[in-house]
Amino acid sequence: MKITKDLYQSSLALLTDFYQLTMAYAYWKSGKAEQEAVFNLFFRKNPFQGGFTLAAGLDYVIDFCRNFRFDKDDLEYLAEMKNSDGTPTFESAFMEYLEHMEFKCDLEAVEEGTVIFPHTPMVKVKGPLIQCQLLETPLLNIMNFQTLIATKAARITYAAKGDSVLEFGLRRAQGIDGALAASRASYIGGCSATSNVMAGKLFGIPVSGTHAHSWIMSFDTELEAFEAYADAFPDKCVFLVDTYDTINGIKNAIEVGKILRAKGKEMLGIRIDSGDLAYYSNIAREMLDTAGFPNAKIVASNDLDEQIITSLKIQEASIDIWGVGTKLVTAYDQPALGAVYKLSAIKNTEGKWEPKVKVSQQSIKINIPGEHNAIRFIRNGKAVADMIYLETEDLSKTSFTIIDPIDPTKRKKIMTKGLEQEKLLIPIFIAGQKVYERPNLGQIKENARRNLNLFDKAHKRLVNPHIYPVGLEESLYQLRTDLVFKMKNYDGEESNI
Ligand SMILES: Nc1ncnc2c1ncn2[C@@H]1O[C@H](COP(=O)(O)OP(=O)(O)OP(=O)(O)O)[C@@H](O)[C@H]1O
Ligand SMILES: O=P(O)(O)OC[C@H]1O[C@H](OP(=O)(O)OP(=O)(O)O)[C@H](O)[C@@H]1O
Ligand SMILES: O=C(O)c1cccnc1
Repeated sequence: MKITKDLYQSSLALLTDFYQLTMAYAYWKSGKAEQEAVFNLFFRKNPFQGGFTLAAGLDYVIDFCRNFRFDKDDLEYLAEMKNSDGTPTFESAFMEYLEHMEFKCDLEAVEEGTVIFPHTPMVKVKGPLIQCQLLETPLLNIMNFQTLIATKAARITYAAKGDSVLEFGLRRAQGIDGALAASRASYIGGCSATSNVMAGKLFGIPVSGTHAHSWIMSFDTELEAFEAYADAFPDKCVFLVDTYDTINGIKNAIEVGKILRAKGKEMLGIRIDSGDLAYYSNIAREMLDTAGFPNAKIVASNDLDEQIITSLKIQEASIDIWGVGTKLVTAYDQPALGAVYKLSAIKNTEGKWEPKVKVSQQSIKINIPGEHNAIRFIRNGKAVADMIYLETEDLSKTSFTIIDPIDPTKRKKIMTKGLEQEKLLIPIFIAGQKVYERPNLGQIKENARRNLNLFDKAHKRLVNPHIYPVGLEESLYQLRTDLVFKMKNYDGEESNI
């Protein structure tokens, strides 16, 4: 993909938090750099108080990993760093180590467009500790943002109930890279086009749009402006009708629509960008129908989001196409996803894997130890539960018990007979070599559509969704519990009270 190619062609290894580099140095200094480890990237809560999350960003992750290296100028910059006593922060032998470092991790991930839930890894990295560590910040940066926006787009398009949603966010997005990534993720999540021309060029997203109030204001009258636009784009006329007086604007649009029709052309529709969108769209529909334009579409815009679209649907507004910008590309009501990246296993000096857990007062923050994967059980085309399990687990068993990672009283028994199984994490890199064939953006969008269709409406509703069951397979649950007790030195007796 071109943008990521251009952006990632030069190494982005310094696009990280400084502490990753100081840890990398200390791993190297203490002889741990090449020790094998497993890290998992996951989030703890669905965004927007919703019931699901839509994964996006893997394509950027792939480019990042393929170009993961320290270039000469990166190393020169690091070599200049000094401790407070004037000595170099990183010794030159470490610089040489970084210079020759090649990405050699195994990386598994859920495909873009996969519906995913809290606690399930979206990306798993296995390889030299130093490399796994250095990937933390950039992987989180990429996955957190694109997953958030793809999820927002899925919610907005869900509210639009099959109507087209156009992404209009470029002018309000978080910078240039944020805008491009947001256009890409919005398309994956269900938008049908973007106003962002560069996103169209770089990613192949359909580009579309109408015109602004400035076009109307640059003429003496609105009618003149519509006529001139119709001259320039006889096949693409969507007239913005609310610059001065919306009802009069609709009348002018109809008048120019008739002129176009006399020339054998059809106006596509009108756009309303202010006022009561239910009231004006219904009046517009009636006026257009009465004037003989039943096929003219009504586009609405103005600070829309999934809640306002839902409300306008309930009000039976006559809106066919929704233009959504600011609230989509900035994920206005929840501007970060909050995925984390945690060490879950490390190979000790005897070559034995040791599961690792971070103990927390809040049980939601206790990570899942060991090398694990997740599987989705599907019955008659509907997903019924996801199970997170240890890689050593025998998946041919006929029944499993899954236990809620936060509340162990919530358990479900899964009888596998007649259920389809979909493995969620699939190999992307093996020993640094890419083994995954990247789908194109259209295929990713289709994967998102198929994935969203796997889930019952109850999990997709925007408010108070029904919680989809995701659980730890029993032996993984037991491993986690034992490890937490071990790390807390808990021997079954209450003490220290
Ligand atoms: N019928 C409706 N039901 C619910 N929300 C609506 C309805 N009509 C418009 N809205 C929303 O209400 C908000 C109106 O905001 P605001 O008052 O700033 O706009 P406006 O004054 O109509 O237009 P502008 O300030 O852009 O000229 C927007 O978010 C819009 O999408
Ligand atoms: O509202 P959004 O979802 O971000 O959609 C994009 C907005 O951008 C344009 O106007 P702009 O905001 O530039 O000016 P306006 O607010 O004065 O209409 C357009 O007319 C939409 O209102
Ligand atoms: O094409 C449009 O109508 C458009 C594009 C960007 C922002 N607002 C509207």
